[in-house]
Amino acid sequence: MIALRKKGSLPLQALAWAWPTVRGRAGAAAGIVVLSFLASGAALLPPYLTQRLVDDGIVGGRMDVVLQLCGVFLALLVAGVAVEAVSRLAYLKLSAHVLFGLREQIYRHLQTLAPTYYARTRGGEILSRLDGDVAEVQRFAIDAPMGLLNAAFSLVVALALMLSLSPLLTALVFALVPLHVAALLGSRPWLERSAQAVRQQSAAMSSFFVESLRAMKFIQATNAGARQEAELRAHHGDYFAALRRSQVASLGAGGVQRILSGLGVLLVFAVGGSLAAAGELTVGVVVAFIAYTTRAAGPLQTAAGVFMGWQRAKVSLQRIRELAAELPTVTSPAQPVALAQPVRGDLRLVDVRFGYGEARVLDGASLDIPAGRKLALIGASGAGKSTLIDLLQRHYDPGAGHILLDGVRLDRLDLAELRRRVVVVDQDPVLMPGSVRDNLRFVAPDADEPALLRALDLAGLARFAHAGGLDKAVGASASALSRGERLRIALARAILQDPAVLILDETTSGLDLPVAQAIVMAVDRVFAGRTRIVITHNLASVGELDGVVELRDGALVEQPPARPLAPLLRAV
Ligand SMILES: Nc1ncnc2c1ncn2[C@@H]1O[C@H](COP(=O)(O)OP(=O)(O)OP(=O)(O)O)[C@@H](O)[C@H]1O
Repeated sequence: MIALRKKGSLPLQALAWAWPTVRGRAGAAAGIVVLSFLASGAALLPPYLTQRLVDDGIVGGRMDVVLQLCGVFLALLVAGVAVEAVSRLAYLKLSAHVLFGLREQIYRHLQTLAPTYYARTRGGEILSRLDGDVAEVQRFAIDAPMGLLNAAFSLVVALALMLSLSPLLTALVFALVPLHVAALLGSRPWLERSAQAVRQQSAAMSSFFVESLRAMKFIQATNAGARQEAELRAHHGDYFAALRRSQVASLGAGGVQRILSGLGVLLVFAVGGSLAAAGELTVGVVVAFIAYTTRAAGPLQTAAGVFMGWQRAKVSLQRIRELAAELPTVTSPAQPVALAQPVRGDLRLVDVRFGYGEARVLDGASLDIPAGRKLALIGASGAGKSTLIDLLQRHYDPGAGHILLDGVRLDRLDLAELRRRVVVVDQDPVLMPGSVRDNLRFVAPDADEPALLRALDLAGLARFAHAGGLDKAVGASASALSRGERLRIALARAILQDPAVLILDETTSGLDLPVAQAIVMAVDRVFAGRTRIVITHNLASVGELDGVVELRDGALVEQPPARPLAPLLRAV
C-alpha cells in the first residue's frame, strides 16, 4: 500500500507521505538545516562589515580596520564554501534516501496489482509516476520545509540588521511584500495547469517508447518505421509545447517576483540616496542597505520557488494518488491456514463464477482433480482457460464459489505458499535479463549449483547443464534463446520450485513435433505423480492423460475417456 493520507491539503499530504522516510534521518535533516543557517548567517555578515569598512575604515582613514575586516571577509568566504559543500552532500544523501523510499513503496504497491490493471494501463504512465512524479513530490517534501526554514531565518536576521541600519528604508522595502504574494497567488492556476500538461505529455512519450521498443521486430517486419517516427515527432511537438507553456508560466511568475525585488532596490537607491545627500544617513549605511535588500529578496524568491514547486508537486501527488487508489484484487490472509505436509495437490472447484466486469467468463464451474492426475483442459479460444489458471494461482478471486487445494480454500492460504505450490509454465515464459543461472535462481535463490545443473538436465537442456552453460546470457527479453530453450528453462525453474500442481498453458503449441514430444516426455518423467493440468488445442500433442475436461459456456464438462490419448508418446 502507498501510505498516502486522504485528509488535508495536497502539500500537507506530500509532507506526511515523505515524513516516515525523513524521520529515520531526522538527525541528518536537522544537521542540514543548522548548516544552512550557518551558511545564510555567514552570507548576511558581509554587508554589515562593508558598512564598517566604508564608514570606519575608508572614510575614517583607518587602514588597520580595513586590513582586519579583509581578513574576516576571507575567513567567512572559506567557511561559507566548506559549509556549503558539506550541507550539499548531506542534502543529496537525504534526498536520495527519501526518493528511493517513496519509489520502493510504489513499486511494492505495483507488485500487488492484478493483471487487469496492467492490461488496461500504459507502461509509460506507470513509469512516469515511478520516475518524474515521485521525484517532484520528494523535491517538494524536502526542499519546501528546509527552504522555508532557511528563508525565515535569513529574513529575520536580514530584517534585524536592516532595522538597525534604517527603520524607514526597511519599511519601504517590506511594503512591497503584499505585492509579491498577490502576484504569486495570481499565477497559481497557470502554473498548475502547465505542470499537469508536462506530466501528461511526458507519460505519453514514455508509453510510446516502452510500447514501440517492445514491438520493434514487428515494426521492422511491417515497414512501419517512418510512421512510428512521425508519431514520435508528434509526441515531441506536444511535449515541447507543454514544456514551453510551463517555462513561460515559471518565467512569468519568477520574473514578476524579480521585478518587484528590483523595485525595492531602486526605492532604496532613490530614498536612501536623497537621505545620504541630506546628511541623514552615511554612505556606508546606504551601500550596506542595498546589499541587504538584494539579500532579503533571496528568501522571498525561495518562498516563490516553494510555491511553484507546490503547484507541480500537487499535480504529481494527484497522479500518485490515482495509482494508490488502485487496490489489490487479492491479499494474503493475516492468519493463513497451513497446508498438511506433504502437500498432495488435490484440487477442487466448487461452483466457481468469475467475469471481467460485466462479461461472465466462468459460470458455475465445478471439478474435482484428485492428486497426481494429469488432465487436459480444452475449450474454444476465449472460453476462459487462462482465466481459470489465473484463479488457481490467485491473481483474482472468484466472484462466487471457491477453489480448494488439499481441502483448504485458496484465499485462506498464504499467497506466497500457494504460488510455490501451484506453478504455471505458459507458452511464452518470461525470462529475466541475465544468465541462465540468474533465471533459475530467480525462483530458487537458495538452490546450489548441482541442483541447478540437475534441473537443467531433467528439463532436457543437457547442453547447458555444465558450469559454463549456467553463465550463458539469455539476452534482453531472452532474445538469445530459441523458444524451445526458453520453455525448457521455464521447465527447469518449475523443477526447482517443486510444485504440487503444475500447469502447462499451451506450452508446446507451435513447436516442432520432436521438440514438443521431448518436452512432454521431460514433464511426464519429472512430474509423474504430481497434479498436472495441460491446456491444449491439440490433444494428440500432450502425451498420456488421465482425463479431459472441456471449458464450455463457463462450465467444466468432463469428456468421455474414449479417445486414444497417447499416440504421440508411443511414437517416440
Ligand atoms: N484482463 C482482461 N480484461 C477483460 N477481459 C479479459 C481480460 N483477460 C481476458 N479477458 C476476456 O475473457 C475471456 C476469456 O479469456 P481467456 O484468455 O481466459 O481465454 P482462453 O480460453 O485462455 O483463450 P485462448 O485459448 O485464446 O488463449 C475472453 O473473452 C477475453 O477477451
